[in-house]
Amino acid sequence: MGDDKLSKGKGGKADATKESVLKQKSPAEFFSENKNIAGFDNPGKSLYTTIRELVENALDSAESIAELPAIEVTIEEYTKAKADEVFGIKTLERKDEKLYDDYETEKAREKRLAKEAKDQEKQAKALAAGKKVGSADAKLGRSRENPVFKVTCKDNGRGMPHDDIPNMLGRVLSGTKYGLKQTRGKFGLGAKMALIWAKMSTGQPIDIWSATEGQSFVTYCRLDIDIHKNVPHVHIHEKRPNTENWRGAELQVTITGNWTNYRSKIISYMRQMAVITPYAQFTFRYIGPTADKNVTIRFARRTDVMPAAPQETRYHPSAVDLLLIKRLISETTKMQFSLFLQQEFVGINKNLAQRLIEELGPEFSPKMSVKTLTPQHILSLHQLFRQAKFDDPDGNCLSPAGEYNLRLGIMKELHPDMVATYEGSPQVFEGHPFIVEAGVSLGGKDVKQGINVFRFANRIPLLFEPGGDVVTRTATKRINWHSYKINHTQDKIGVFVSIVSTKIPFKGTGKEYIGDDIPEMATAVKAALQQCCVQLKGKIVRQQQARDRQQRKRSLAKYIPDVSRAVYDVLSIMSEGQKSKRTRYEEEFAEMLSKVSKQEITEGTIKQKLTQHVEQVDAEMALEYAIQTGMVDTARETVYLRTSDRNKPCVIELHSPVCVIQLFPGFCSAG
Ligand SMILES: Nc1ncnc2c1ncn2[C@@H]1O[C@H](COP(=O)(O)OP(=O)(O)OP(=O)(O)O)[C@@H](O)[C@H]1O
Repeated sequence: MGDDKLSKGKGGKADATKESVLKQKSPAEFFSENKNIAGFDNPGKSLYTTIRELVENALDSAESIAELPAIEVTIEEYTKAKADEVFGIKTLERKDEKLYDDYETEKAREKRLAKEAKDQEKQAKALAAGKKVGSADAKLGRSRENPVFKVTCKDNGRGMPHDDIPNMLGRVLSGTKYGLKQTRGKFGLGAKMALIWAKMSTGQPIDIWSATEGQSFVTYCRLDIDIHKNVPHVHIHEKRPNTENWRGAELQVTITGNWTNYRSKIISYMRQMAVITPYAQFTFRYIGPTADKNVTIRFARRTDVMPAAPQETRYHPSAVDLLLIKRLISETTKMQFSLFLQQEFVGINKNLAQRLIEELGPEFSPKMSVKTLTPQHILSLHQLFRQAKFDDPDGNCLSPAGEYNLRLGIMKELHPDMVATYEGSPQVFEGHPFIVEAGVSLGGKDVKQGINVFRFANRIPLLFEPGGDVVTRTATKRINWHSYKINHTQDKIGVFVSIVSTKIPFKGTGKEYIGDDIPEMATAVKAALQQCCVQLKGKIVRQQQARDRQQRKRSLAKYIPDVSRAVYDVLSIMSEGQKSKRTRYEEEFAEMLSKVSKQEITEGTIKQKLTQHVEQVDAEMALEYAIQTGMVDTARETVYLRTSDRNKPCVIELHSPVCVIQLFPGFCSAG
């Protein structure tokens, strides 16, 4: 009744002229209105996420062609005048000061200046007392206008085909990474979000240069996006001569941002990326409005050993839903039901396909066409997939960083006193394989006291939302550090966990953290960290024992001069007594005393003998301890074994931080 009343016009009749309130939104429109879910929460975070998305695309691209990545990131901060020049607008000359946000009355100005003078005085005092002080500049920037940045990312990857560029970078939810494969990118969104943010904040299009292998031209494309239609709006799309035979991609966006507040996050991101990808070379440049603010950091490549490229895999039967089965049926090239099952799903062979089809009942047969499956048939198949037991997928399609790379990355970026690493075996959640690798370090540079967590997912550093993340929670709540002789409040502990999978269960599209609600993942993370801690405990115990020995040796050695002097004095007195024949000694002792009187035995001789004895006792005790504990090789250095090529498992490389030894088939045939 009430609805009825509402839908009627003044005269009680339905208002036929009133338009429908129903509206549709394009994906581009949706994400522009909800950009926070893609990590574009505010200008500072948007600057960070833009860099992240471009760097991750660059890495994916180089790794997809097994090329050692070389990536250059440049952030140029424009002055207001430069930004206005680039945008082609006249810098406003203020006529009505009171109109502006930063206008202050004379009284407010005086108050501010007085406060600033007081703050400066305080800072000067603190500096004189040797205390660290923060910069006061940040507080003074009171304008709401954010600075403008030109962000450029250049890579040596595969490049993009000329004709695909507009759709790849100008249409939200389009990409080449939708298959079932471990990649950094997944949604077909990141680069477009950077473009949408550019469009929203500065109105500038994106510039792209790209060339694929052996291409005689470089594509130059300048485009933006029609938000309402979610289609690319191309300004320029042309071929230019590729005189340098270049291959790769360079993307450039102009956005507003906040370098001051996000500088440390951006640099941490680059640094952590260098930890997990030590086979990549990164050059990071920030060009400030004045030269004294410029920053250049080079993260050098430390190894040529790159993890094998991840392989595209098929769906696990227990991980598919009805929609996906329908999609696979419409896209398959195998028409026969039995062949369809074997081709589209992992772990179903001819025999298992036969058994499944029999189980489904007489309406199904191995040779029936999949295109004739009714919705009810598909529902039955889905139910059987849910109930039947299938072998877990193996992790062969995955590409973890590798224990060697992880260790190398930690050592090169943190220089810890001690490090232990571990690579877990493949595990499964919801039909998706995943591998957890972990490292735990003690000491090192730029590591604060307590637990410092470094998280990676599909080799992406995760810097935000640590609170709910499975790694942070495991490290801080589920590891009993004391039982491994580690003091989790005093020691500088680095906890590194890298998870790779065909499906990373990120919370949200911003790829910020992995939830703590997947028991399989939480268990695997804990087990990997415990393995590292066990290794560290062994090292800590050995180090402690070495320290104790050293201490014991030092305490004994400390008394040698006094003891030598005292013994020598006694012997001298006794030798005097022997001369006067007042006392008789046994022959051996008498001989020693006569050597003392002839100065053949001096205080120095005793000192030397005592020192030798302390050394010998120490060595004997060390050996005895080593035999007891079975650790004769205390100076042991871990050596890593890895096959250099998945397809040539007989070629083996032995990696240690100082050398790489390759064993070719002739060597390993005996094994
Ligand atoms: N530097 C690059 N080199 C080669 N191809 C690229 C590069 N950057 C982007 N692409 C192509 O453009 C597509 C879209 O990129 P975009 O960042 O929008 O999404 P994505 O990387 O696929 O997924 P996600 O949103 O999860 O990052 C990619 O799938 C890739 O094919």
